Amino acid sequence: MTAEPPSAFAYLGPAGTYHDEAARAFAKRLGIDDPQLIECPSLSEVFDCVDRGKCEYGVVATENALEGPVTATLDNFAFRSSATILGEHVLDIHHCLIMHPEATLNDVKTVASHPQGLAQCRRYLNDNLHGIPTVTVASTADSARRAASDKSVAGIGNDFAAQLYGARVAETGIEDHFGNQTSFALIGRQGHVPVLTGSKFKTSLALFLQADRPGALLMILSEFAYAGINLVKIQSRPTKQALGDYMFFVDIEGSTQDLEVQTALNCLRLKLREVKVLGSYPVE
Ligand SMILES: O=C(O)C(=O)C[C@]1(C(=O)O)C=C[C@@H](O)C=C1
Repeated sequence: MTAEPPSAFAYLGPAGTYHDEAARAFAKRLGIDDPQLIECPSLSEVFDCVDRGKCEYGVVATENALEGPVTATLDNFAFRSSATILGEHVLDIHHCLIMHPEATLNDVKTVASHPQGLAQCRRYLNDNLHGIPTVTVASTADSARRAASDKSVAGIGNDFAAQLYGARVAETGIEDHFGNQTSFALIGRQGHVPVLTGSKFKTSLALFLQADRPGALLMILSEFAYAGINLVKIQSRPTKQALGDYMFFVDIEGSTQDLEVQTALNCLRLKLREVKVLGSYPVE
């Protein structure tokens, strides 16, 4: 087997997903004209490709404006992967209803898409395809591919995927809110050198408590407040150890190169079970 070229990008495939679009946008920002894109069937496999050095970069969705955090990505960062975040990119997400070229709405017996695609079009489906069962598939592009070969399946994805697989766009802009956006992280293997520059930086952290006790969250927030650091995001996720046991994802302004960030992190390391730095990267 030949090794992948070092600048390859692993992404949730097949071609035509929003991850594909985000990977191309990152490649452009890195000045890579003809990027090598490696399709993966799941987000965990994108992380594996990067952690095992099969690809230099990976692209993973982190959060959607309508549905919130992409939990598969957060769990990989917290519990499986040692990858580092090198950058972020926000995409506008405008979904289409995708059908077989000869199908009409009467032919449709199931609507397939990625769980996020289905969730982001809930209202449209309720109003226009009420009672038609939905099935989840690995990605929106996968749903376009299925729709292209089966009159009874409608997919939800972008117009590029519809075109790529020879399907028809039956309706555009079917997402429940026009401001629908998803943010993506560019990841590299632990210790990867920074690849994007900018004037303002952000640092993402995964914080694990020693024990659940009164004031634990207040203590974390206080360390950032004492150091004069602005928080941009805080999210909790179950530790998967016991019901009601949580860890926290925190995004702060600044970089690990900044003295005040180093001070806050050193103080937190004394009080927490683990402070996992997921990466410092320029704000888009
Ligand atoms: O299925 C795709 O096209 C994807 O890239 C996945 C994904 C996601 O993980 O949220 C990406 C962006 C949109 O929010 C919908 C789906």
